[in-house]
Amino acid sequence: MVKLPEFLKTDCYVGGKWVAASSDKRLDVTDPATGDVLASVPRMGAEETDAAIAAAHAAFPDWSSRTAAERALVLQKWASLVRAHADDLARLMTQEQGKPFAESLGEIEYAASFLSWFAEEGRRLYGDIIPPHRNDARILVTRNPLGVVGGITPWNFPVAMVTRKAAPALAAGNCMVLKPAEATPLSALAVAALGEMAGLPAGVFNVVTGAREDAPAIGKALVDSPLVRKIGFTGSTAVGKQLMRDCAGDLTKISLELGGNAAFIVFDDADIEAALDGIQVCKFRNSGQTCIAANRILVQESIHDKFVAALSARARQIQVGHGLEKATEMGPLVDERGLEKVERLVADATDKGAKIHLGGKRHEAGGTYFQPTVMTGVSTEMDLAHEELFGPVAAISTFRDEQDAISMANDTPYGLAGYFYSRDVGRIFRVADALEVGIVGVNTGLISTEVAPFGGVKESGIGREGSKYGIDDWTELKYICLAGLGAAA
Ligand SMILES: NC(=O)C1=CN([C@@H]2O[C@H](COP(=O)(O)OP(=O)(O)OC[C@H]3O[C@@H](n4cnc5c(N)ncnc54)[C@H](O)[C@@H]3O)[C@@H](O)[C@H]2O)C=CC1
Ligand SMILES: O=C(O)[C@H](O)CS(=O)(=O)O
Repeated sequence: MVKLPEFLKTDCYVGGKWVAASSDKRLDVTDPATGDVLASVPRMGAEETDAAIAAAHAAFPDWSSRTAAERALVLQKWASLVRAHADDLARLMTQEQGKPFAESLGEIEYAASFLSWFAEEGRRLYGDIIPPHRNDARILVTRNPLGVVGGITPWNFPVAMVTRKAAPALAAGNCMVLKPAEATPLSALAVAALGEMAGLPAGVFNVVTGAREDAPAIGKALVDSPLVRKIGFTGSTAVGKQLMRDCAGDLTKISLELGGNAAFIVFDDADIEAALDGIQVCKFRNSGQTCIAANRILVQESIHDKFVAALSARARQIQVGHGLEKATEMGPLVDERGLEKVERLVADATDKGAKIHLGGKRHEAGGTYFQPTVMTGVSTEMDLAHEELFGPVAAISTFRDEQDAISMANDTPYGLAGYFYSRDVGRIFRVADALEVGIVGVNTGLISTEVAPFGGVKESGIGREGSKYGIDDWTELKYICLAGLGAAA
C-alpha cells in the first residue's frame, strides 16, 4: 500500500478541506485480486454534494477571473506532480482496480498528458471579430467558462478519466465537483491531493465519494442544482441516457462517453502478426474492460482457421495474476458483477452454438479472474454480439467480403470505435469512411492519445474529449454587438 500520508487520502476533498460524510458512513475499498480491504472512504450523498457545489460556486469568480496563463501554471504543476508520483499512483491504481502495474504506469502518463495539453488549450480559447452587418458596429464573439460543472467517472481508467474531464473544465475557468466510481475512489482522491499540492485554490476542484447506492442521489444533486451548468459523464449507456433525461429538467448541458461494441476486422490482405499485436492491446488490455475494446472480431473466411490458431497460441501465453507481480500481463475483473456478466455472455453464446477454443471459465487463480478466452462461430443471435463484454473474451465471426464486413460492423446501435487491418490503400479509405463510429483504428489496436478527439456516435455518446475539440463543451459562446460607434470616416 502507498505509505505517503500527504498523498493517500481517505476523506473527500470539498472546499479545499478533507472531510468525512455528515453521516460518518464509510465505504470499504478492496483489492479485486485479493479481496483485501485497502482503506475506506466517505459515503456521501445529496447534502455533501450540495456543499461541494456551493464551494465550487464560491471559488468560481476568482478562478475564472485569473488569466489563462495563471490557470495553466497550476495545471502544468499538477501534471508534473502526477508524473513525479507516477510509481505510487500506479501502485495505488493497480491495488484498487486490478490492472497490471505497467498498464497503470501508462495510464498515469496518459492522465498527466491531459493536464499538460489543456493547460495550453486554455490559453488558446480564441474568439472572433466578425465583419459587422452595420457600419457603426463591431461584432465580437468570446468563449467563456460555464461556472460550476460536474464530472462522473468510471472505474476502468480511474485517473485518466478524471483528468480528461477536470483538465479542460478548469483550464477554461470552470470549477468542478467530481464523483468517481465506487470501486476506485482512492485514485481520484490522490489526484485531488496532487492538485491541492499544485496550488488549486479551495473549491476549484472537489471530489465526493460514495457507494454504488449513493450514486443516484449524488448525481441528482448535481443535475438538479441550478448552479451546475454541465455534467461530463463516462460510463454505461444506460446510466448516460438516464442522466441525459434528468438534465432536461433545467437544460443542464451534458457530454457522454458511453459504451461501445467495437468491430475489429481482419481482411485477407492484412499483416496477420500486426493484427494479432492489435488484438493483444485492444482485447486483453485492462482485462478487456475498456469501452473501445474489440467486442466483435470479424475475420475474412480465407484466413479464419490460421488466424484463430495463431490468436489462441498467443492468448494461451498471457500471464494472469496480481497486477503488482512483475510477470503479470492481465489482472482480475474489477468486481464480481463484472465477472458474472462475462460468464453470462459466454454461456449464452455457447448455448447458441459458439465454440470455445481457449478458456471460457473463471480462472483457477480464483477471485474475479477470468481465463483469456477465444470463441468462434459467434453470430448475431448471441447477446455478446450486442452487449459490451467488458472481459478478456475474443469473440470471432467470419465474413465473406468487404461489404459483408462493413454491414456486420455497423449492425449495432453503438458507434464508439472500430478497427480494421488491411494493406490495400483503396480499401483503407473505403472502410474508414463506411464505419459508423467516432474513432477508427487502421492497422492499430491502440488509439488513445490526448491530441485526438475521443468520442462516439449513435448510442455511444455525445461530444468529444481530448484534442483541440475537447475544451469546447466546457465553454459557452457570447456574441457582443458593439454598436453606436458612428460610421467610419
Ligand atoms: N464507456 C466506458 O468507458 C464505460 C462503460 N461501462 C459499461 O457499463 C457497465 C457497467 O459498469 P459500471 O461501472 O457499473 O458503469 P456505470 O455507468 O454504472 O458507472 C459509471 C459511473 O456512473 C456512476 N453512476 C451509476 N449510476 C448512476 C446514477 N444513477 N447517477 C449518477 N451516477 C451514477 C457510477 O457510480 C460511476 O461513477 C460495464 O460493464 C460497461 O459495459 C462501464 C465503465 C466505463
Ligand atoms: O481513452 C481511452 O483509452 C478510453 O477512454 C478508455 S475507455 O473509455 O475505452 O474505457
